[in-house]
Amino acid sequence: MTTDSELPGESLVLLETAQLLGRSLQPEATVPAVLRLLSELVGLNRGRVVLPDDDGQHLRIRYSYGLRPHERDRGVYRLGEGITGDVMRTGRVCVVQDVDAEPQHLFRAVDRATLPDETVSFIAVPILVDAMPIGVLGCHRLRARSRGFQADIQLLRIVAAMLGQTLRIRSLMDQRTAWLEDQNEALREALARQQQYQGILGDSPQLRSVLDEAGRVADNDVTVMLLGESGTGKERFARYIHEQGPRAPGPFICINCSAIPATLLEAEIFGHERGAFTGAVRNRPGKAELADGGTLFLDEIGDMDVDLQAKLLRLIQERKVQRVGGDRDISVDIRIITATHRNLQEAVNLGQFRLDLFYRLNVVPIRLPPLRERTGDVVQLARHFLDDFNARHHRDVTLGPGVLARLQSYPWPGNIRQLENLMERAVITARGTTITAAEIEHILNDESAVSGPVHVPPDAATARQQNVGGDAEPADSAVFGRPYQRVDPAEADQLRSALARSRGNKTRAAQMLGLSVRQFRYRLTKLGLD
Ligand SMILES: Nc1ncnc2c1ncn2[C@@H]1O[C@H](COP(=O)(O)OP(=O)(O)OP(=O)(O)O)[C@@H](O)[C@H]1O
Repeated sequence: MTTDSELPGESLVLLETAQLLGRSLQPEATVPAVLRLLSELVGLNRGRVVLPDDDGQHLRIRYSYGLRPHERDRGVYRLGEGITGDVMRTGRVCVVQDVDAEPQHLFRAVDRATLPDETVSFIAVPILVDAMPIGVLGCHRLRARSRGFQADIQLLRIVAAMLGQTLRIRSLMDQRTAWLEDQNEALREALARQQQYQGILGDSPQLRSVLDEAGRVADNDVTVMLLGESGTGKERFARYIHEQGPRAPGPFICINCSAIPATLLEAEIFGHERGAFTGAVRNRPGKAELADGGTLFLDEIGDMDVDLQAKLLRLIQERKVQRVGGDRDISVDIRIITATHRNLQEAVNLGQFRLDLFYRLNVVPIRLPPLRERTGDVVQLARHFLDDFNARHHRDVTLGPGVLARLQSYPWPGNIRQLENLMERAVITARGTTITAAEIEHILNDESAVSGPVHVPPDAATARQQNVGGDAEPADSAVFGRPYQRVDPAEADQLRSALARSRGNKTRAAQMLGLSVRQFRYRLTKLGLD
């Protein structure tokens, strides 16, 4: 059997080159080692691999063997310049029998004085990938040797092909790594932004400005009123203000004033003493007490009964509560944030809301823009909900052509919640691996049947455009038809009965009512049934 050391030089070069390149994908380590084999085993000296610079304007010696650092650094060629430039341009092999007799041989890297006195030749072969030159492999040799030039050319072409594969894989890896690093950076930034803003997504100037306002009031206990249509994120913002302020370690307690019947709301907020009313079998603290040290968020404050408004005023002025059926004042240290989709000034004018309470609550009003006024955020929100529901429902669907454009042009009467519900439905019901524009259209048609037609009178649309300056009245929800699927207290019985029929199984109960489980749970929470 032949051992490696008995192989002819060129076979040994090829064998060891293959082994070297198989061991590592680091050209800085492997290419000079291959050039060294060429020099030591077959006398092809001062090997160099020349590759284009990133600017694409110059060729530069990247890897070499037998060149000193300053010689390697001098090896820079313009495109088409000298033998190297010519091989790169034409993709053809070039053999210079006598470097002293060839004006194209530039002695750019190596001075003539450093070469042997004898006649020196230079061979340059292209490094081809998919028949295109991506670089040049060049070597010197003494002309007077027993090995023919043809044998050297053959050997160099094979080695160049092997180097080409290594360089190609390396370049693909570099591209891929750079892409992943970019992605990673973008994700890290997005995550940091999300964490900074408690998952409040959106880059539109409208949202940024509201986040700014909310950030500025977070630090003190000033009473904030969040104004905005249903689903614009009022609760999300209330939580954000709480989390950004000094009360963050304390509780955030939420009550939806429209979801609880007026008769029960008082006890819900202020608590009750045992025997205060039928069913009050024990003392129970109200949500205002439970929020002690934290924030009490009163959602849909505009729906609060006028009698109860007087008690709320006292709570705000004195920070004291008296439980229903009790006669003792209990001090509470709370911040109050309220929210409403109603025009409270109008409610005051109609005698439905106390003016003094309005002033107390309206210390800092913050208006949350409806989604149609910040269509710039739709894409980011849609992608976020897509990822979220894909993960939750173990699906992997993507958005087809035209979907994002359609989502951006839709007026979203139900705002972000509607977009969220739509994406969930689209993810669950998508027939293929892509959500098509037709599927989205189908869901939107269904939705508008439920939430009522969206009327945007021509003059309202123009008015909105003229209001870009920002000092106009907020768009009233009345302008856009009835609010999108607000949770109606009358639904409570329906939900209870569905739960009873499904023996507490929420998935089945949701199915019976034609709701998604999330929508069902949302209603339970809003109505205080969970
Ligand atoms: N900027 C946002 N980024 C991501 N999700 C959001 C954003 N704003 C709102 N959401 C999501 O949209 C849904 C509706 O938000 P939220 O309940 O805060 O609205 P709302 O104005 O309080 O609605 P309602 O008046 O009907 O109670 C929630 O699931 C919330 O997590």
